[in-house]
Amino acid sequence: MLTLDNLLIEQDDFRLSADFAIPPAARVALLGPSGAGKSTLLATLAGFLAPGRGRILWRGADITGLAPGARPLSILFQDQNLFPHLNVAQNLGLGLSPKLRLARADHAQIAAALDRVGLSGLGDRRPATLSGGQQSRVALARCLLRAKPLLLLDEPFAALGPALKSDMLALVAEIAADQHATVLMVSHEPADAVALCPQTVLVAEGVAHPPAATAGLLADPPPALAAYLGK
Ligand SMILES: Nc1ncnc2c1ncn2[C@@H]1O[C@H](COP(=O)(O)OP(=O)(O)OP(=O)(O)O)[C@@H](O)[C@H]1O
Repeated sequence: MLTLDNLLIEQDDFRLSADFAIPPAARVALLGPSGAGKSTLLATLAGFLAPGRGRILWRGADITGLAPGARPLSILFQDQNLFPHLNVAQNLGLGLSPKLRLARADHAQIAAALDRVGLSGLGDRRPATLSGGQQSRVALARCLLRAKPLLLLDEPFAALGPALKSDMLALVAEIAADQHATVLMVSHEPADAVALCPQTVLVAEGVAHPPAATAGLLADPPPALAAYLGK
């Protein structure tokens, strides 16, 4: 369970409040107008920003003051955060050991993760020699290896074509189910929310609302969401 307890996030004159819980292993989309604060909310959960008020609890423990690396989560951005000077296997190895001190078992785990995302045998390649879709798979494989119980996705597949994107969303769903992970995904595509996330948090007009059923929210959107969707 992830609890956002009376949270208030402030950046200059921007304010966003959130006060709700997300049940274990839920998959939740964050939808709302541009500039509403979706990325800011993820950045706060990840520990890159400190909230002005309130607490973030994971399984009842207060993680508000923890450094990003000490939090029980992985975060995936659109640019995939791959290091260009390291090969794919090394990039994955960073998920296991930040100093790349890898044992034989770690190499076996890396190879298995590459298999799992459909990139068998590509461990020696540099990220720049891979397609955008393959780079997304590498970044997802790194999350798979880290095996954190909370996965934050900030439009990681926005640059991919529809077929590739739907493959990646299916892979995320598979991995999240295997690892009983909770997923929070920022997206601009209601169809992505429908595909991956039974629940949606609407972020609009200074409030991140409690999760509601995605299908119901999209079928009968409140005015702020309707305006954003162009309905
Ligand atoms: N470093 C910063 N300092 C001050 N304000 C910021 C900073 N980063 C973002 N903001 C402001 O915070 C607000 C929320 O931005 P954020 O990127 O979280 O919105 P978003 O919903 O993710 O938007 P989009 O859908 O366009 O990505 C915006 O008003 C933005 O201008």
